[in-house]
Amino acid sequence: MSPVSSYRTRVKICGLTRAEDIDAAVAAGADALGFVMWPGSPRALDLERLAALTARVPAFVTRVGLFVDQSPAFIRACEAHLDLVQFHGDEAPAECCEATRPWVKALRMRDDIDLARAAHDYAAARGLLLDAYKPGVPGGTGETFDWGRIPASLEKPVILAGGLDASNVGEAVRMVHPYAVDVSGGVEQAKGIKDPDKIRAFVRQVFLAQE
Ligand SMILES: O=C(O)c1ccccc1N[C@@H]1O[C@H](COP(=O)(O)O)[C@@H](O)[C@H]1O
Repeated sequence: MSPVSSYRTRVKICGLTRAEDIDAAVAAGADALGFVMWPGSPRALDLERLAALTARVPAFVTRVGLFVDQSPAFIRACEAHLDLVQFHGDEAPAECCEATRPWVKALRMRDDIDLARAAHDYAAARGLLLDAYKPGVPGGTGETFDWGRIPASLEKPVILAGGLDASNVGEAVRMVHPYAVDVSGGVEQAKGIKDPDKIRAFVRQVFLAQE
């Protein structure tokens, strides 16, 4: 059973690259903002940009840094500007534990994944982020996966990701009742450029699904 038994589903908006998009996400009620630090992404930031953008984030909104199999030294440099680290590659539990911030582990939903085992292996994770599996792409695919594959009870808070948008997130929340939902492409007008109307619609659907 999830260690968190009764909660409001949180919202993370990921892949922010512009000040105005941060402001729009905060105004819409986002709980967490994601900053992609993996240079292979069209949404990638460098350290200087991370520092500038995260300085805008008000208190009580979580600043999340996304990494894909990157060096502990680089992650350490970024952590000064972050509240939480999101490991989105093939990082082993011991590598994740090198973080000096709380962290979550993204798991791509391959056919053979054993989520109970992963929850045990990543025991120090503050949550497991479940994302679609697409060979050769670590994330941000815009694709969904079969939510019925998520066990009703898992020893970690579930953060549901992958192809979410305002048209499907309500159904996802009602079906999975995840601890949080995470969206990137579904609230964009172009890669790395968010759409304030789509952000508002997304957050609204999450709230409506829980009334
Ligand atoms: O956003 C990216 O470019 C990205 C790159 C590498 C790994 C993960 C990435 N994004 C994360 O992927 C999921 C799903 O995104 P989407 O909503 O399907 O576009 C989400 O956790 C993003 O944070």
